Parts: sequence; structure tokens; C-alpha cells
Amino acid sequence: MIEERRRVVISNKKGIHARTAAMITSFVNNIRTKYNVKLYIQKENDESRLPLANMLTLAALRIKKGDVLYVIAEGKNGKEAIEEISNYISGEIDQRVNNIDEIDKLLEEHTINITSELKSIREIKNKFGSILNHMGDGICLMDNRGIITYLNPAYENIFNIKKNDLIGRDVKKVCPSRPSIGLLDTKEKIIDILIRGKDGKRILSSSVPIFAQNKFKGVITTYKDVTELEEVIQRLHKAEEKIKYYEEELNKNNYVDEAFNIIIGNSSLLKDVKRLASKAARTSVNVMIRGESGTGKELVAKAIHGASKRKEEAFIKVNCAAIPENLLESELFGYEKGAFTGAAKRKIGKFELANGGTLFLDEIGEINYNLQAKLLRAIQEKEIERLGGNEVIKIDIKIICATNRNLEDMVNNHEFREDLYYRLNVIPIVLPPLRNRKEDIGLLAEHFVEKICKEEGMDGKQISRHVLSHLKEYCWPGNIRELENIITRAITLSDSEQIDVDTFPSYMKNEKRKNDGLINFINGDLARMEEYDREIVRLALKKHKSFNKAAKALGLTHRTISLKAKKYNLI
Ligand SMILES: Nc1ncnc2c1ncn2[C@@H]1O[C@H](COP(=O)(O)OP(=O)(O)OP(=O)(O)O)[C@@H](O)[C@H]1O
Repeated sequence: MIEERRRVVISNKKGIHARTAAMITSFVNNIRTKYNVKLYIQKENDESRLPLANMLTLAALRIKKGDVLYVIAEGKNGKEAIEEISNYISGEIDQRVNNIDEIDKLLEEHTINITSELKSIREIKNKFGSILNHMGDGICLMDNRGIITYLNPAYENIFNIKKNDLIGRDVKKVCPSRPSIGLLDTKEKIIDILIRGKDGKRILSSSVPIFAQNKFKGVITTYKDVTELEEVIQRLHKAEEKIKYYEEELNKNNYVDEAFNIIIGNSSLLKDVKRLASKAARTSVNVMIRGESGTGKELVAKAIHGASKRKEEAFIKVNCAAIPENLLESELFGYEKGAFTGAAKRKIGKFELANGGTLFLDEIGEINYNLQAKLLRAIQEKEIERLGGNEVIKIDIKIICATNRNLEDMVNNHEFREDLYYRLNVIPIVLPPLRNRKEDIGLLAEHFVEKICKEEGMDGKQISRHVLSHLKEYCWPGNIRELENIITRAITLSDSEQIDVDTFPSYMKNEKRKNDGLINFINGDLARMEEYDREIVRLALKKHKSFNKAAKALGLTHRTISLKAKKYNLI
């Protein structure tokens, strides 16, 4: 874009007042049309240029005689345009009045324009005023010297102060710690600075500099009261911490150490056992494992040891039923050479061997009454003496006991010491019999097939659903040990890859028939409600062979019975 500029010294006696401005504007308008240019004016020592189109703009510059102006033209014919304008305004403009009517008309038009512009400016001012007055954030305006020029009602609320006490005053004196003061020098915005009100309120302040025509005019600052928000955030943090704590606690409760992976089964009963046993492993207290023979008591004891901090130390098992009564004491506590006839050399007892580790006392119910007292003392005092010796040996042992006997009855019959009972029964873990967790039979059977095939060096044999359903129907008086035996036998006797039902012992088949009865199917014991539910659904499906008919027979919906069949693994 071609730009021309020309320096003009004003020689008009009265400078450029309203009438002169009107005359210039009228002249300039003709020039603009004649040469098709854009025209500007700029006062000397002023950076901003103004469009030369409006008499108001011109008059507002208050140009006096002798002032210097630059006339600027943009456009192809700018040179000619500037020439004519410069000549016009550099002379005695007032003497050029030849048509006073035209000038008056011009002035009248401008007066109308001014009035309507003023009106719209006033409207804008009112709108902004009302917006600022109703804003939730506090607003403070100060000029370029730091004099407070405006405060809105929200500001008064946030700082609990009357605006009249501050307006017109120097911010550095009345609010010396305000971050916005820094802007008077830096003229750079600052965002989201947290300040504190006198009453402890937390207030977020952001300040931006105001520029008009590149001149720094002042600062506008907004203040947001975030006290409540902060409190909510703090409450939220606290709630999050609590949730984290509860989650950790829950995880601790649900956590099962991987040492328990040796225990196969996914039934909810077994999961409960694993969770409790895993917890017991993390403590130093004694554990009593109860359950029928072959339910996995020893396996659980080993897993507890494996999950405890003693896992690198010894796990010593004593089967109290397998050792003759008169030998059990020396087996447990050891003896010195010559302690009794036949004691040719010193023998270290199981307590000493287990020191630092775990002592598993299986069949604890078989210990005689006298030995129970010695056992109690050793556990209580945490020390033992070898038979025939007088050296006191400190022991640090986790005791895990197991029994399938009814210890409570034994206590009542004075066959088992009550004090020892309470000492050992700190965390009782009850292993459910296999018949009460038939959901586990599938997993266990597959586990044993794989294990036995590996041990016997056989190719992988398989168990069909048909065989599995046979296994599930049996009541398993010998529990998992029996299941393992039957699978070993079946694998050995089956000629084909598939394990055959014919290889099952005949008592199993007879038992199956016996168990078709409802209430008696668990050796006369009562089972959990769920087990009966499962049995009823199983029998109904077996008899009716369709969900619809079975549901009708039991007075259930098709959906309910199919859900139950799925839940109980019957399909
Ligand atoms: N959940 C299980 N997963 C895998 N194997 C198991 C499980 N429960 C038991 N067994 C196996 O079954 C057999 C019997 O288990 P264990 O000796 O632990 O039972 P027990 O209750 O101590 O028996 P008893 O009262 O007769 O001493 C073992 O070979 C064991 O490995």
C-alpha cells in the first residue's frame, strides 16, 4: 500500500475548533472521493494516528496555532490528495468561510451524530456497569498511577469493605500487599494468585493491564472467593484418603497370598477359608484347623507357613495319633543322653527342630491329658527342657494344630484341657467337606488327572462331562483324599484316553443311587441351604429334561431355573 505523509504547521489563529474542524472534514470528504484514498491525521509526538473523517475526532485533538500535524494518505493518488489537504489546513482556515449555511448544516449534522453516539456510549456504559455490579467475582479498576477508580459490590462483599473508603485512593497505601500493584511496573498480567482476606478467606486474584491506543491506562483485577471451594476440595481429598484407606483394608482382608495356590478350588466356602488362613499367616498367633479327614488340613497348614514370614525356616509336622503315647513327649521335647533306658545319645525334639519356624501338630485331639499340660506350658512360657536335662531352651514357634475330633465335647468330658483349647484355638479355620463344595470337584479332578499323569509318565488323560457329573453326585465321605485315590485308580485302569465311569469302585455307584434322596444325601448331616437348592434343581432337570418343564414342576420361571442351573454348574 502506497503511503504519503506531509508535515503541516497550523497557522489558523484560533487553531482547530469545532467550526474549523467541520470545514476541514467537509473539504477532506470531497478529496477522499476525488482521489479514492484513506486519510489519517497524527499529532506530533503522538504514536496513534486517527482517521480523518469525523469532525469530532479532529476537534477533540484541541489543536492550537503553531501545533504540528502529520497528514497521511493511503492510496495511489495519495500525493495529490495530501498536497491539497495540506494547503487547505495550513492556511487561515477561518477566512475561507464562504458558505456559512453549509457549515451550519454540517455542524447540525455532527451535533445529531454526537448526541446519538453519546446515547449509545451511555447505553454501553450502563450495560457494563450493570454486568460488573451483578458479577459474582470482585472487580477492581485502578488507573496507571495505582489510584482505585472502580470497585463492584462483589468486591465489597469479598473484602468486607465499603467502596467509598477505597475509591480515589492509592492502592499502594490502602492495600499494599495486593499482587496487582506489581503490574504498575511490569504491565504484565498475573493469573490465579492465591491471597488471604483479613478474615482468613482464600481469594484467587488475576490482574491484567489495560492499554488504549498502546498507552498503559491502568489495571483491572478480578477476585474470586474460593474459600468454600477449597473446603470442598479439602473434604474431597479427605474422602479420597478415606476411600483409599478402606480399599487398602478391604484388599488386606481379601488378599490371599500366592502360597495358597496349592489349594485347588474356587467355591465361595474355600475362598473364605483361604482369605482367613492368609490373614492368619500374617500374624504370629496360633491357628487351629478343623475338618473331616482328607479335607486338606495339612495342605492349609503348609500354605499358612509358606505365606508367613517364617517361610524360610522349618515346617515340622507331628502326627500326634501316629506316635505311641509314651514316645510322644520325647518326640516333642527331645531328651538328653541317658534320660531313660535306651537313650543312648541326645535327641533333639520337634519343638527345637521347628524353632524359628512352624510346628504343625496334626490330630491334636489324640494327645493324652498329662502331656497336654506340658504342651501348654511350653507354648505359654515359650521355652522347653529336654527330657532328663535341665537346660532351658527358648523357642519361637508358630503353632498350627489340626483335628477332626469334636474338641468342645472333649473339653466338656475332661478329655482335653480347656486352657490348652483356648491357647490353641486363637484363629479357628474350618475346612468344609467336599460334598458341601461340589463346585470344586471339576477343578480338583482336572488337577489330579494332570498331576497323576505326570507322576506316572502317562499321556494326558481326559475327564468327560459325563464322568464329572458322576463324581459330583457322589457324597465323598473320604473327601479330597478319596477323590485323588479314585482318580488315580481310574487313570490306571482306563484303557482309552477318556477316563471311564466303569473304573469307579462299585460302592460309588451304589452310593450315587442312595444319594438321589433329598435330605439324606449328606450322610444324614444337614448341608447348607444352597446345596439343597442345587440338588432340587438337579433332580428336576434330570427328570424333566427341559428348563420349561422343570421350572413348571418347581413353580419357578424359565429364567430362574436356567440361572440356577448355570450357577450350580448343572449345564
Ligand atoms: N484343595 C486341595 N487342592 C489340592 N489338593 C488337595 C486339596 N485338599 C486336599 N488335597 C490333597 O488331598 C490329600 C489330603 O489332604 P490333607 O492331608 O491335607 O488332608 P487332612 O485334612 O490333613 O487329612 P487328615 O485329617 O486325614 O490328616 C492330600 O494329598 C492333599 O494334597
